[in-house]
Amino acid sequence: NMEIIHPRPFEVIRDVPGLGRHVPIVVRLERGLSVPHGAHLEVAVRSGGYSDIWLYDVPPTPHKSVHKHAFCPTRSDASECRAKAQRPAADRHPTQQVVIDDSIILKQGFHELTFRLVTPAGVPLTERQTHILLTPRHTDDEQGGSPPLPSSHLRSLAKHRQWKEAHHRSEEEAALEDKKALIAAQYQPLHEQLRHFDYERDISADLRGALSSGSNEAVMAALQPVEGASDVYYIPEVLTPTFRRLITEELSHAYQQQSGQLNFTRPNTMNNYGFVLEELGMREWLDGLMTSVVRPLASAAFPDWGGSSLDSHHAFTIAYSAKEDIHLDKHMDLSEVTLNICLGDETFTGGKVYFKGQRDHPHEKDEKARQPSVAHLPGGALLHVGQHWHGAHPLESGRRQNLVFWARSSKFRSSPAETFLVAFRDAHNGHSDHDGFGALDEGMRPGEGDGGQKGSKDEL
Ligand SMILES: O=C(O)CCC(=O)C(=O)O
Ligand SMILES: [Fe+2]
Repeated sequence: NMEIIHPRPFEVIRDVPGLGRHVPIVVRLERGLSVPHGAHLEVAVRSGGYSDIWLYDVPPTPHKSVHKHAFCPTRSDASECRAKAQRPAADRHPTQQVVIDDSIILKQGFHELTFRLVTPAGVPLTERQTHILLTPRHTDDEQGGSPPLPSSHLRSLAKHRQWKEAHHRSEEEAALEDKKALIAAQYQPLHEQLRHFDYERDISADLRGALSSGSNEAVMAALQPVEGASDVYYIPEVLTPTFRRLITEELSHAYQQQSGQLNFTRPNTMNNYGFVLEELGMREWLDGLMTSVVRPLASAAFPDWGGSSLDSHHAFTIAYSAKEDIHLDKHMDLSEVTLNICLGDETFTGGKVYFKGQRDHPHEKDEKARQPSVAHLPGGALLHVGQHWHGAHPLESGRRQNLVFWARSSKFRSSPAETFLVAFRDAHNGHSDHDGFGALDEGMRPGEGDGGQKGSKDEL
């Protein structure tokens, strides 16, 4: 009962400098659909990490007068909108076709659009979903570098990718799960009680207080925005001193076992020192941290990055010292949201965490952008989007140990926009079998950059 037509499918109609692309979209309502007075059309656009909703007033007599009639964006200038609505009677035609052409501004890329016709009382009458891919029309001589892939190619890549995810990923994950379980079964912990998450023992009273209210405002009040770094928060204390003492003792114990026959997995592809916490028997503890702390924080701070649907994790410790890793190169995490907690069993200097641009960020997505570095104090934590370029400056003295929690959302990952972006990146990199989650900026090509190692961490 609602049909969505792209007048010139998959093509950029008009560029709005600095903002993105301006695309007319035609919506045709089925004949006989009875639209109550005061109904409105809701258009939700989802793309990568961002989403937006536009509301359009539906004209009072949609059955008679909506041929090429611009729906009025409720946010825009009403007089201009009314002027558009006044069409001579001769021009009216009962096709119920609506052109939305004046406020949907889309970025280049893959978008999911949901159209809902809603009654004045908020009851949805009908709903349709569609996908739109915007590719630039210009070719390499205008932009430099390789020309964009044809959209048909990209769409089939995205489909292929979706299929592959469904059939392949689960096997890899199962193998990884098996290995973690095998090592966990052999590992003899020092502190048995660390297997179980104990909210009072492990989480600082201040943070528990903020979380217990259940309101987003109270949760956000516990997060200190890092000035100058978009979407990065510092939390002065997440883990209690008691828990930090227990875990650092456990980690020393695990290091002793490492020289023995236990073949621990390294924390990720970039850090060489530390442990995958599930291998130390802490699966249940990690699930507790996810449910009670990470998901509530992320749903308040990063709803656009799947914060409220986080459903799996990869959690590990890392260690920096003269004998271990010294610094960490610029990277993005294999996560939607990362909570990085400093354990700090020894004093240290140096080793600040720095940030650069964030994928899809409207203002600051440049991977070379300079954002402030953060001195991570023992007990303190950084909460950030996984797809935000970051790294750690060299440690100058002492030893620094952190507990890093990469939280993922399968819902977010399997969304059309994400699936497309991964396929797009693979296509540009000339391979398709890497499951990492690198930068997907249109300007990024392999070999570019500031000389530092770049890429994505990938524990597989
Ligand atoms: O050294 C740090 O605190 C950064 C760690 C990090 O970015 C990671 O492990 O993903
Ligand atoms: Fe990281």
